[in-house]
Amino acid sequence: MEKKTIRIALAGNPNCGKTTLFNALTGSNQFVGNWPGVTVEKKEGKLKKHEDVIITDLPGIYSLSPYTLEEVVARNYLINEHPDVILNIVDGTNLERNLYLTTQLTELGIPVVMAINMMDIVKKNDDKINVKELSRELGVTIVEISALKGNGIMDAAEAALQAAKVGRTIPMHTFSGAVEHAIAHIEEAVLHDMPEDQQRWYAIKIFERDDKVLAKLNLSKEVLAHIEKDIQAAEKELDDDAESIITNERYIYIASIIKGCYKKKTAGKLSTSDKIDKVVTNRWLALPIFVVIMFFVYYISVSTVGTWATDWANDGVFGDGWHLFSIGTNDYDEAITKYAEENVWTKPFVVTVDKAVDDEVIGAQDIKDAIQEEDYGAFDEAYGTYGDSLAQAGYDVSTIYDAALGDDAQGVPDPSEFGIWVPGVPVLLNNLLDSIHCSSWLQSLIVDGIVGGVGAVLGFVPQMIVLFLLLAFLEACGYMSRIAFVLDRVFRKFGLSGKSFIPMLIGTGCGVPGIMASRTIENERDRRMTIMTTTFIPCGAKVPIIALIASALFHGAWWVAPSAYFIGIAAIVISGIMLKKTQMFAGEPAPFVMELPAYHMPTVSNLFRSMWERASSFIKKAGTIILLSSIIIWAGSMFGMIDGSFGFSLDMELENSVLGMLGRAICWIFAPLGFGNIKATIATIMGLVAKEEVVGVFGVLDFEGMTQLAAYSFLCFNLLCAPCFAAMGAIKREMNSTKWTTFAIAYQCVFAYAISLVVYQIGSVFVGNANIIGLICAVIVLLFITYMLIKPYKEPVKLGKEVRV
Ligand SMILES: Nc1nc2c(ncn2[C@@H]2O[C@H](COP(=O)(O)OP(=O)(O)OP(=O)(O)O)[C@@H](O)[C@H]2O)c(=O)[nH]1
Ligand SMILES: [Mg+2]
Repeated sequence: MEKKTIRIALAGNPNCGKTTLFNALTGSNQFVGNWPGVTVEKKEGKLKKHEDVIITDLPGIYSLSPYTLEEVVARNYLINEHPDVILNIVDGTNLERNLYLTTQLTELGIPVVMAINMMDIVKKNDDKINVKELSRELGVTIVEISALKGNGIMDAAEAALQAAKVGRTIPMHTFSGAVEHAIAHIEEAVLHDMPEDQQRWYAIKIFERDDKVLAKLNLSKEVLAHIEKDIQAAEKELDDDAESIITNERYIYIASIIKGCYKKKTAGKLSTSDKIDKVVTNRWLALPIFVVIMFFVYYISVSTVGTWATDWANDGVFGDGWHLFSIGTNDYDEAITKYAEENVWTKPFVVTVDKAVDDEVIGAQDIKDAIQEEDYGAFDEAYGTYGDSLAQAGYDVSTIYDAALGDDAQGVPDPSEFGIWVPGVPVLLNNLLDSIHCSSWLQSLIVDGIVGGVGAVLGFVPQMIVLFLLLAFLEACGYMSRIAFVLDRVFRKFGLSGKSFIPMLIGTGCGVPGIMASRTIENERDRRMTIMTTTFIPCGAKVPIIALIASALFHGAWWVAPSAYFIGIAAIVISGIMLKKTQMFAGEPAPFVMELPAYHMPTVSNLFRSMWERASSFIKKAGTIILLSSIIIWAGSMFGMIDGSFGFSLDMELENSVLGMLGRAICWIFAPLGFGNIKATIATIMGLVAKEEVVGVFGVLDFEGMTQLAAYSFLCFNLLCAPCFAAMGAIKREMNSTKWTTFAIAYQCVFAYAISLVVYQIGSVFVGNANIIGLICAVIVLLFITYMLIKPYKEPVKLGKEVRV
């Protein structure tokens, strides 16, 4: 006979450590964050070393009366799927509030075992819990654990297994006489067919007039009227409404048992968390502190540490190669600078550059600066970006450059002759393919198409790892939940609640889980608005676009990366205010209730797990969808028209290729935004498949010299327009309506177009080449947005309501 599987459900308040315990017991990698509402879907896993034990991680709930979607998920699982045992995780530092749910769980007719978590903190605070007494009072087995440290977790699982086999939990709490009387009547009148141990919970819910339970039982009018008489009798006797009676009696009961078994040492004193909160959630300081912190997060990951690592990945691993431990780098730098001084930076060359600087040719100053500082690296980069445009403007810089550094140049110092040189992947592959006499088209497909495209995307992994680690730290220590609270004050002003911040925060990794996280928002309008605006925040895949533009066109200017983040926030704010004034979204946002968890130092393994969860999906995509589309792009740029007939050529001009023709056919759309060229058009379209593709396209099709303004407009458009297919799919799922999905995506595209238009056309005025028609359009758009921002609300919106638990 097959062994029966045992199902253990993990239930408890939000943020009490269910997922941490789940991960520890099953070896899974589910997301853990220090704020309530991290888990929004139930997750299953097998208990380690027990093939026949399935553990289900549920979203956190405060009670069995659900208000939000994810609370419904948890309750429905417990009631409809009837697990064999409930392992009730209780936050030991917050016993009183957590026991409220416990009293309800014990009424379900399912064996309950309680695990008091966070014992490490309880012990540190020197608080005392009398487990024996509590266990006797509640009638459940209790195990003390620390899910984070891994203490006692196996004991908890074993206790649950034991209870599943033999245990029965009998609710110890009785309500006052009048209520019990009504409950008994209800059980008799409508529930006698039900298994006896489930009757009590249903009876209490009917007494509370829970509409979901009433709908499910589908009672006849007469029966309902009969029950209603009993309920009203109790209400009259106790002078309160049924639901409040139940809630109050539960709290009184909990208070009475807790008095005897819980001694809090720190009661009344300000904890360290409270002290920190006095500063970081301070009315005036909170937002500036947040801005500074976010600025550093993006600055460190995109501009400093991250750039260094990404340069290494792009130029080293996926480029020519690199010096192991930088051995030989200095010698090479000296040699190449000396070589450049003697052969490149000669008088005629410098004079030409100076002339271009005087004539204010874009990029000339960068080249001049690099020469003056004798910085070959900066020179190489600046020349690579602007060399062509200088030449096109009639400044002959290329003759000398090509003679000294071109393909046929002799005597150029070779980095591989210094120190310990590790050749890059493309170099190694080329050598390998040459040695086996691979045909040239296949070699081009492998090296330029696949390695070029996938490598361009993978090259940004180091940067992303730094970013995700920093964000994981802010999340895990508890700071991010403060931000939700702080931003609630701001978000409320334009019709979103602080709860919308959590989806946006998760969206910094990937928009798909971000959009899904909007389920914690109970109000339908707020939820739709959040879904529509969440993807404005740069997700992980957009970081490479930002980094590429920042480094290739702005020479790693410090402000580009943080500005992308703030553009995202501004887009959310502006959209919120504008949409709120339409009929569709009018009305006040739901009050924000969120608990602020205590700060704590995250474990290194948790940080890495959270970082890895986000980074790995990025890498996986590189291996699948990016690989496929790199091949398509490569083919699209190699097939095309040669001398009037269709064919394949490794020297195909982009203009004549299939891709080029496609880009040309639609690039007019983007002309008013300043990037109506073929490459940028193709990149933008491919970005709808996956945002990584934008960089992938430039990886395969090298960067075309764009002006800084056009590049910034390109960046804005790609940050704000419709997300990738995967995220659009998530929008469709969460909106659950084609009409709303279409509206959301159309809104995003139109908004992106409008902002880029304003950036480019108004920016052009400052650069001194304004286009009159474009400018007029941009001004109209700007006026419209301003009008929408200052126009009064349709109905008075009460602002500034704050709720804090
Ligand atoms: N000090 C300490 N922290 C813990 C312990 N268990 C969990 N945590 C932390 O508590 C926070 C919440 O943990 P989660 O496992 O995400 O909580 P959850 O119950 O799944 O939360 P929701 O999914 O929102 O319902 C995280 O920051 C954990 O690192 C513990 O035993 N001790
Ligand atoms: Mg969880």
